Amino acid sequence: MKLYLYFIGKPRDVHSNGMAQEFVKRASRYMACEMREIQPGRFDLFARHTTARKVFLDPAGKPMDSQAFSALVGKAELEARDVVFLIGGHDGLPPEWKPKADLLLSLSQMTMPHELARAVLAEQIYRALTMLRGHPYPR
Ligand SMILES: C[S@@+](CC[C@H](N)C(=O)[O-])C[C@H]1O[C@@H](n2cnc3c(N)ncnc32)[C@H](O)[C@@H]1O
Repeated sequence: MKLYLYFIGKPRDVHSNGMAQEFVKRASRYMACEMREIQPGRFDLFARHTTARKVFLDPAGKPMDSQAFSALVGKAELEARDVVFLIGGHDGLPPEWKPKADLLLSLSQMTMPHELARAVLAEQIYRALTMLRGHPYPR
């Protein structure tokens, strides 16, 4: 199985992706992970990932603590099911995609810039994997 972190829109500052990239690199020690920018008009996420669990990031989505998020990743691993995470751009998620998500996930009720949401998501993925593997990081 594999975790995909898709995001819409280039970071304003090339360095702003650094933290997310670092956590994706660390998470890749435990599970295959890929982070990349997509353009909804040119990328058919639903045709590309027919069976994956689609988790779209939305401030108004479901709040989850790190334990529950770790359980979500662990369940996908048991089911050998890919998970696609999607972070919207300046204008949020594509409106026609939003209803097709399996889960809308909130990182906080506050809206953050997409670069920051990317870093928080990548860190939570790393945290979830270290929790599942019994690594001391999440203490
Ligand atoms: C700048 S925000 C978009 C704001 C847009 N006006 C909206 O209402 O969605 C860019 C993206 O970052 C992600 N994001 C920002 N804050 C978030 C939060 N608290 N929880 C989950 N995702 C968040 C979402 O994927 C969002 O589409």
